[in-house]
Amino acid sequence: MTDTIETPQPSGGTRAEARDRAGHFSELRLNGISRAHGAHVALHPLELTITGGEFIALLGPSGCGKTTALSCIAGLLPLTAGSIELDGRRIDTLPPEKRGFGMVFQNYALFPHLTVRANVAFGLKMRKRPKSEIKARVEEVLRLVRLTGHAHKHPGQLSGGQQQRVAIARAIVLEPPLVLMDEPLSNLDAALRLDMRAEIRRIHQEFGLTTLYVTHDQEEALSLADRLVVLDSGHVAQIGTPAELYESPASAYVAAFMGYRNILSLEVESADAEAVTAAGRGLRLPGRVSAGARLKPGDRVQVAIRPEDVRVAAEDTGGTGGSGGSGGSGGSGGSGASGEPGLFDAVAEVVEYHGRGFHIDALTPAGDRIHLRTDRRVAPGDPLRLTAPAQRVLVFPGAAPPAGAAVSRSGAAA
Ligand SMILES: Nc1ncnc2c1ncn2[C@@H]1O[C@H](COP(=O)(O)OP(=O)(O)OP(=O)(O)O)[C@@H](O)[C@H]1O
Repeated sequence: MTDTIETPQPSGGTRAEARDRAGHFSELRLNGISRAHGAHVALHPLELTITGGEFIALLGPSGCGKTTALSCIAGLLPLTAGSIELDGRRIDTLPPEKRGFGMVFQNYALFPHLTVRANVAFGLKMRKRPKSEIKARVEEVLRLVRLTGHAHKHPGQLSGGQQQRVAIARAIVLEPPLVLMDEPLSNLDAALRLDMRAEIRRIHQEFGLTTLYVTHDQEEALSLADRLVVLDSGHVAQIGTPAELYESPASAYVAAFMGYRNILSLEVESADAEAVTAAGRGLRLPGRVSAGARLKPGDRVQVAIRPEDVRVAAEDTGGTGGSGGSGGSGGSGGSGASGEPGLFDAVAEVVEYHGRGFHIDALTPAGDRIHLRTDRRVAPGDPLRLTAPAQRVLVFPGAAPPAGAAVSRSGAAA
C-alpha cells in the first residue's frame, strides 16, 4: 500500500498507473469477523481473504447479513468477535475515517446544493489537499465516470444513473484501498441497471480498485464479481468464482441462487458415488450427486434443475391442444415413479411469451410446479412430457427445501 498520494496524470495514464495511485494493498484479511445484535447473530464468523484488485460480491436474500458484513468492514458497526487486517496491520480497531474505505450506497447521499464537481471534490477538501491536486484529481475521476460535461450541474438535474456515477466518483476520488458498495443499482430501472453494471466493472478495472459489492441479485453478482460469497442467515454458504458456483453449487440453497429454480424434495432410490436416481411424488429422476455427498437408498434429497435444462420430450408435443402421445401416457397421472427414469408428465399452467421462446410453469400430477423454457408453441392446459438430462440434475442431501429458494409447490411434501 502506498502512503504517498501522487498528483494524477492529467490524461489519466495507464491502468497500471491508476492502480499504483489507488491506495493499493496486497491482502485484506477478515479473521472470523462476526456481529450480534443482542441475542441475534446477524453475521457468524466470516473468514475471507480479499486480494488487492479483486471484485468480491456478497450475495444473499434480504436479512442474510450482507449489510452487517459491509458495515463491520467499513467500521460503521463494531465487531462482536474476530479481527480485520490490511497487509498485516490490524484495522478493526480504527474508526471508519481512519480505515479510509470508499462507500457507495443505494440512496447516493449526494449534497443537493453542491455541483457535481463540488460533490466529488468534497472529501479531498476535507482532507485539506492542495487546490491544484484537488482540481486535477476531480477532473480525472469525472472523466473516468464520463461526467465531465455535467460537472457544473446539481444532482437534481441528473438522471439516477448519472447520480450514481457521481456517488462512485466521490468514493474513488479519495483513492481508497477498498470500495464498499451496498446495492448501488437497486434504485435504477432495468435498462440503466445493465448499463451501470458494465460501468462499475469498467471503473473497477480502469482504476485498479478493490471492490466489495453487496447484492441480492444473482445475475449482477455473477456478471461483476471475480469471487462470490453467498450468505445464508449470517453463515457463509459458499465462496467461489462465478463458474465454480454456477457449475458446482455446494448446496440446494446456493443452487437456488444460481438459477436452479426447480428444487424438488424426493428420496434416493439408488446411488453410487456420482450417479443417483431420486424418486417420489410421481417422479423418477436420474441425476448427479453433488460434490462430496454420500447418498444411500431412502435418504431424503433436494433435486435441483434449471428451467433451461428441462426439455419437452420431442415425441410428446403435438402443438397446441394435442395430448400428443408416446405410448399414451399423456395427461395427468401418466408416467409415475415406476415410469421411464427422467421422463415425467406435467400440464402447462402459465405460458409467457419471451420473444425467442416461452417460459412455462407446469404442474405435475402430484402438484409440483416445474419451470421450463421451450421454443415450442404451448398453450395453458396442454399436457407435456418433460425430461432433464441426468448430468444437469443436481442432487443434494437434505430433507427441507432451502428457505427463500424458488420452490413452488401446490401439494404437500411427500
Ligand atoms: N440494529 C439491529 N438490531 C437488531 N437486529 C438487526 C440490526 N441490524 C440488522 N439486524 C438483523 O440482522 C440480520 C441481518 O441484517 P442485514 O441488514 O445485514 O441483512 P441484509 O442481508 O443486508 O438485508 P437487506 O438485503 O434487506 O438489506 C437481519 O435479521 C436483521 O433483522
